Amino acid sequence: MLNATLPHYLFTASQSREIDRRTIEETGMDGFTLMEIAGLSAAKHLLGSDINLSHGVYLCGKGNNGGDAMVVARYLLQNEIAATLVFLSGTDNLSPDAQRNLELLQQFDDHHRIEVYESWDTLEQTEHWDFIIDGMLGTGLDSNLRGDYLEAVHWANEQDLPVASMDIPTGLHADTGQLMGACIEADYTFAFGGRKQGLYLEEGPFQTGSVLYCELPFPNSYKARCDTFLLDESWVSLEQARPGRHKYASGVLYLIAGSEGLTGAAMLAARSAWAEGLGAVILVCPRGLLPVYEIGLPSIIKKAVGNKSDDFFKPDHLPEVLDILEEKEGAVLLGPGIGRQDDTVAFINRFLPRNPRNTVIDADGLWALAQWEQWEKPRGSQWILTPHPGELSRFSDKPIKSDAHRLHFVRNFSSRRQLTILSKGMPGIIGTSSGECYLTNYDTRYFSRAGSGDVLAGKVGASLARGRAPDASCAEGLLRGKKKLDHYLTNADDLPEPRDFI
Ligand SMILES: NC(=O)C1=CN([C@@H]2O[C@H](COP(=O)(O)OP(=O)(O)OC[C@H]3O[C@@H](n4cnc5c(N)ncnc54)[C@H](O)[C@@H]3O)[C@@H](O)[C@H]2O)[C@@H](O)CC1
Ligand SMILES: Nc1ncnc2c1ncn2[C@@H]1O[C@H](COP(=O)(O)OP(=O)(O)O)[C@@H](O)[C@H]1O
Ligand SMILES: [K+]
Repeated sequence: MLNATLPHYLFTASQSREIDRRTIEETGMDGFTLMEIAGLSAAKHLLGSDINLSHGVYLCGKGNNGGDAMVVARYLLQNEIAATLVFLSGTDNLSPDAQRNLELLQQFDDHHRIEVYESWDTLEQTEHWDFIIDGMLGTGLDSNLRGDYLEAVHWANEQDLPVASMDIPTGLHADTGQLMGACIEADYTFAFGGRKQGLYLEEGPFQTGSVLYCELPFPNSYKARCDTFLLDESWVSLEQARPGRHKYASGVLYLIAGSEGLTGAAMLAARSAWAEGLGAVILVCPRGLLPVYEIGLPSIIKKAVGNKSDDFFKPDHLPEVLDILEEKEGAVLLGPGIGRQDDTVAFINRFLPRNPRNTVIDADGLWALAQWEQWEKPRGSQWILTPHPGELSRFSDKPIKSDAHRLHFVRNFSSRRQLTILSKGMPGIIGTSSGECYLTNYDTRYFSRAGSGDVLAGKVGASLARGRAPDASCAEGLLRGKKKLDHYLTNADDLPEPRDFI
C-alpha cells in the first residue's frame, strides 16, 4: 500500500482553510504567527537561492496572501534588500494580520528602503528591480481576475525578472489548476502548510515553476482527511529485483496480448516486464503469430493457442488459455495490441469472469470491457485498469472535460468498482479502491508516443506479478519510467523513444 509523507499531501482551498481555522481556534496558535512562519520560510529559501536580491517589487492584495509577502519583505529588509510594495486594492481594507505586517515593516525601515504605492496606476516604473514577489491572491481567489489585478499579472509576466509566488501563482485556481482570466508565470511557488492540488492539475504544472514546501505548525491529525497525494520517488520505494530460488519464485507474468499488425505492442510490454527481473514472462498468443514472437522475443516463454491460421484471440481459445494460467502462480496483463475483432471482444469478456488472478487490463482490453455493460470483477482478484483519456471516457456517461473532473471520476469509479485505476495523461492519476488518488509530478508528455503505454503496462504488470499491492504497482511502473526519463534528459539531446523507457 502507498503511504505518502505529509509534505506530499495535496489540499483543496477549503481543506486548507479548515486546517487554518482549526489550528487557530483549537490550538491557540494565531494567524499572525502562522503568517510569520510562512513568510520567514519563504525568505530563507529566497536568500539561499541564486536570485540576485537587491531590490524587489512586491505585488500585494488585501488578504493574507499580501501579508505573507510583507513578512518576506521584512526579512529581506533585514538583509538590506529594498522593497517597492504595490497594493492592488489599496491599504484601507487589509486583513488584520496583513495590516499589522504593514505597520511592522514600516517600523523596521530605518534606512528608508521601503516604498509603498496605494494603487497599481500610481506605481512609477523608474526604479531598477531585480525580482518580483507575487502576494496578490492565494486560496482566497474566488472569481476571474479583472482590472488592476489583470494588468499587474500581465506586467509581471512581461518583465524579464524572476517571480516568486506566495502559496499559489495569482490567477491559478487552487482546486482545479484552471487559469482565472490570467495567471502569474512563477519561477518559484512557496506552498504554505500544504500543497494545493491545483498546482498539479491542468495548467498548474506550467505556471508554478519549482514548488517549495514550507512547513507550518498545523497538527498532523488535522490533515488526516486528505485523500489526494503527490507521487514522488522520495517516498515511493522502487523494489529491486531479487533472485528467487528458482525462476517461478521471482514472479510470473502472463501476458495475453497481440494480434495481426499489433504484435509490436505485445513485444514492448513483454520486454518491459522482463527487464524488471521477473522469473518468467509467459506470452500467451494465437498460434499464427508464434513465428513473429520466436524471432522477436527470444527470452520470453511463448504459449500458443488455437490453429496456425489464427492471428487474433477467439472464444474457442478460452479453455486452452485457462489451462495455461493454471500452471503457475502469477499475475496477468491483458490487452496490449490484442485488437478489437468481435471474436476477441467475446473472448475477453468470457475470459475475465473466469480469471481469478490479479490482472492489469490495458489498451483494447479496456475497449472490450467497456462494451460489456454488466461487467463485474471476480471476487478476490485485484484489477488495475490503465486507461488513456479516450479509454477512460468510455466508462463515463459525461465527457471528461478537465483534470479536476478526471480526478473526481477516477476517485469515484475506482472506489465504487473496488479496483485500481491508472489514468494516463498529464498528470497521471492513480485511483485506489479506498478512494485515494495520487498525482504524478513530472512532465508526462515525454511519454505520449505510441508504445509508451505498452512499456508502462509491462512495468505495472511486473510489479503486480512480484506481489506488490495494485496502487504500489502503478506507482512503481510510473516512477520507473520517470527515472529513465531523468537519466535520458541529462544524458541525451533527442526525444526519448518508448523503447528507451524499457
Ligand atoms: N492563517 C492563515 O489563514 C494563513 C494564510 N496564509 C496565506 O493566506 C492566503 C489566504 O488568505 P485570504 O483568505 O486572506 O485570501 P487571499 O489573500 O488569497 O485573498 C482574499 C481577498 O482577495 C479578494 N479576491 C478574491 N478574488 C479576487 C479577484 N479575482 N480579484 C481581486 N480580488 C479578489 C477577496 O475578496 C479577499 O478580500 C493563503 O493563500 C496563504 O498565502 C498564510 O499566511 C499562512 C497562514
Ligand atoms: N512512466 C510514465 N509516467 C507517466 N505517464 C506515463 C508513463 N509511461 C506512459 N505514460 C502515459 O501513457 C501514455 C501512453 O499510453 P497510450 O496512450 O495508451 O499509448 P500506447 O498504448 O500507444 O503506448 C502517455 O501519454 C502517458 O500519459
Ligand atoms: K499568490
